[in-house]
Amino acid sequence: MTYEVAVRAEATLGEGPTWDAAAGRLIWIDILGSRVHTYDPATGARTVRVTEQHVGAAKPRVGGGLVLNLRDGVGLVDPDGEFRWLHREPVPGRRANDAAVAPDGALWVGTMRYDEAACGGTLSRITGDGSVQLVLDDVAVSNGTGWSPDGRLMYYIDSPTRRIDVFEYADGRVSKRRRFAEVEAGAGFPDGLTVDADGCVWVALWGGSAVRRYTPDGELERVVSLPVPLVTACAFGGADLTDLYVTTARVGLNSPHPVAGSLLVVPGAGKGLAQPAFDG
Ligand SMILES: O=C1O[C@@H](CO)[C@H](O)[C@H]1O
Repeated sequence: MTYEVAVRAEATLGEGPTWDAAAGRLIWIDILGSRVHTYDPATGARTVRVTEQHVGAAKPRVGGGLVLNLRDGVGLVDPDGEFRWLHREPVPGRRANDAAVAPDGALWVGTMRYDEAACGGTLSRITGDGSVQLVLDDVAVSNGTGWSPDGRLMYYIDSPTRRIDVFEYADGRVSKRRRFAEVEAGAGFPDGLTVDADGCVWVALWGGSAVRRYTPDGELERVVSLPVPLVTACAFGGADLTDLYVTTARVGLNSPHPVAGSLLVVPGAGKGLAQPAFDG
């Protein structure tokens, strides 16, 4: 499988690709650059929004606009671009990281410490009325989160564990956490993830110059090698959800590869799942 450069950028910490089906565009972010990018593959049109704080994730909302997982909490951007906080919980030394919209339209938001200290991060569930449920409070780097096609399993990554874990999921609750797969030492750390229509789990490898595809049984089925070490997240996009978009980073690299920090795409990589928008 070969990659193409979808958007040549020099994102410090490119992350969070998400297909916004209603708008027909890909959303992606630069966490430490405090920017939300959009890209329309049909026209090449691009937009950039500077956010109020470091932004860990940006997802489409039902009815338009965005929900943002920001350093100090969760904010809403209306279709006309107006911002307001939904939930503010500033914690010194902690920032937002990856987030994902669950099948019921709730947003699962992760945090981490800037120093990536163990057990300094969290995973929480927030609904459109602003109610927040703390799910995990012993997280190091809360990262990829995704659901199986039938919505009964939730996959989750806390990067320093090197594991991809899986939970039973029902009605906004998780149980029976167990190991799904593990990234061996020297191959990088699991970062973002997405689940495809076959129930396979695609995992971006921070420091691993690749995206891996695991079968529903947790077996490594495919490796898509990429020319940059910091591969941060992946998501299917395009009108038929068959193109795999991959975000990359250049943070901390002395002489980064020319495409480090760009949005890459692997055309025809597979078939993704339609992602729900945040119901709030
Ligand atoms: O998603 C992320 O991965 C880490 C590195 O593990 C990065 O800083 C964070 O945003």
